[in-house]
Amino acid sequence: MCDNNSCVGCKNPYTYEDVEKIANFLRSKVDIKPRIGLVCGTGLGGIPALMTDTVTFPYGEIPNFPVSTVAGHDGKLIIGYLSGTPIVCMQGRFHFFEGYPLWKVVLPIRVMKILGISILVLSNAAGGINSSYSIGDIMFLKDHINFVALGGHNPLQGDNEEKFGPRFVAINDSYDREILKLAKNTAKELGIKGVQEGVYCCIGGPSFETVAELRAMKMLGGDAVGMSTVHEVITAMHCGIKCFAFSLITNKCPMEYDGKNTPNHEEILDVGKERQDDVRKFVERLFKNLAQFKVK
Ligand SMILES: O=P(O)(O)O[C@@H]1C[C@H](O)[C@@H](CO)O1
Ligand code: HPA
Repeated sequence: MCDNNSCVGCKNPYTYEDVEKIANFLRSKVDIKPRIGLVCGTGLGGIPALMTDTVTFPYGEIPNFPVSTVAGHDGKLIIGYLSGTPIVCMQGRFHFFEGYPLWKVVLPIRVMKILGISILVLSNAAGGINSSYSIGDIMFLKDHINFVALGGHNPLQGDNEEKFGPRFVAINDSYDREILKLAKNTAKELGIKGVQEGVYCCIGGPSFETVAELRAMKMLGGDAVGMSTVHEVITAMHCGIKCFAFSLITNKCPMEYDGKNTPNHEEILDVGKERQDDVRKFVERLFKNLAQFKVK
């Protein structure tokens, strides 16, 4: 194993104090104290355009931060207001398939925790497994199946940092029921069509899935599949942040051996663009409604 702290097998070398230094760098440049964190998935990078009073940090300019390498992920941390609420937004995230160890994929969540967030909203692009889903649907996550963790890769592996949370953490209640209810009401208020509630399966990527794998996911209760989000949720749960996540269903997964529905990243980006107005409307109103939300 090399010692550059970037290999998949490398142990997390960042202490609480190391993460605090990153947060302090950001605090030295901006007075806003964010209450909510937002992670924008592929094709949903237009959401920060709704923010006001922003201060933008390209990832490359934040000391000891990773950089984004995926098309559709801009690679900026933006602090400002959304619907009057102070927030910190990741315009683009890090993925396991980029070659980052999971502790690095989730580093920004710990930075956000130290900045003061108590709620995390995450979005992603995902393939629809559930046959009743259509392209363009928005699926609220009620749970997940994490094939990456089941296969032995978890962002909390390595020495535990007690200042963030305990060694062993329960994640059976990862998607906060109260925020989920609020999100459903928000979508209803706006008359947004194609809203689903389902189970997100996480694979490592970057290859998509075989038909047999997709059929297995369906049998296990999966409704959609993607390559992100759950690592960030585990890390947020570990340090006591409430989570809400949604997937934009960008393609129908190939459940049959007939060569139809072959997924590709360009189509995924296109669907993100096509649905961006509804997604923006939803996120804007959700944050307005979350302004009154009391974290228990
Ligand atoms: O960050 P997300 O999950 O939106 O990234 C997308 C969806 C898949 O994970 C990957 C392939 O399109 O990019
Ligand atoms: O079909 C998919 N599989 C995995 N990840 C994805 N992200 C968008 N669509 C997909």
